[in-house]
Amino acid sequence: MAKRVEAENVTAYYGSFKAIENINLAVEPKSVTALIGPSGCGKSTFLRSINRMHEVLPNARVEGRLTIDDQNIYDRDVDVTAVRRTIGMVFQRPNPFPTMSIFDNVVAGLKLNGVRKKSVLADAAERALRSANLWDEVKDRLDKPGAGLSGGQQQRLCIARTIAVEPQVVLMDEPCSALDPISTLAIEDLMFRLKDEFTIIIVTHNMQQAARVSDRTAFFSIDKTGDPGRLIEYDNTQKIFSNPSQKKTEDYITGRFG
Ligand SMILES: Nc1ncnc2c1ncn2[C@@H]1O[C@H](COP(=O)(O)OP(=O)(O)OP(=O)(O)O)[C@@H](O)[C@H]1O
Repeated sequence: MAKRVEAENVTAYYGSFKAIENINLAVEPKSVTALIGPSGCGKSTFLRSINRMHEVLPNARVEGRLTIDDQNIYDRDVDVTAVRRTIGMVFQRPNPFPTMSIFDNVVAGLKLNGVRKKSVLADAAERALRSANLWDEVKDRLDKPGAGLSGGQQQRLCIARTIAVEPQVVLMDEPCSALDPISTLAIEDLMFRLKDEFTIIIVTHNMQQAARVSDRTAFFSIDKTGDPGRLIEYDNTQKIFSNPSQKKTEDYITGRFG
């Protein structure tokens, strides 16, 4: 079930370095939200704070509230593993488990969750691979290594693996940056279809991609090196790219800076 995500005054640190400051932003269920902005403005840091991955690094911490529907995932009694299970993440480089078959890659999360029954796993694998638009390409070689697929197929496999556990939110950190244009279009098409079921938040350097795939766009920026990243403007994608309210946003999207 897709969920609403709301950040309230989210600030994140690497040691004493404040990487993002007071981010406030609400993401509606069943939508695609793009995070854009110049290098180093904290897009990935913010993304990783949404599933408590940021704090995995030594001395990294997050302040503020981050709610998934009404649950603050930073509450003290929250089970961090459960948070990471319900908020899936797709990375820049496709990272299938190299020694596992295509099938085992897709069901890895389900097995970790204790699902053992073969028919349940088989149904879930087919559903996830169909949703990831990969089924027809792999249905006759499910027992072959995932690492044997093309880069674009591997990324769709990783998306299948992520959605197989039916996460409430899917985070994508530049999921197409290592892919060719055709594979990129396949993933973009997929995002468009996946938002029927999931809440999707994507970091992208590619503004055309943000404009093509997202309903809402958040523009982050930094004043100068060493300053924390801030959310400058957050609005409907069409508005951001046609008539932004902030001069900084306009300068960025028209290529005058960044
Ligand atoms: N592991 C880390 N340790 C220390 N500082 C980090 C670490 N990762 C990122 N930073 C710093 O935090 C700030 C935000 O980085 P982040 O990767 O979130 O930005 P970004 O907008 O995603 O950048 P890019 O578009 O280049 O990927 C930068 O100043 C970066 O150098």
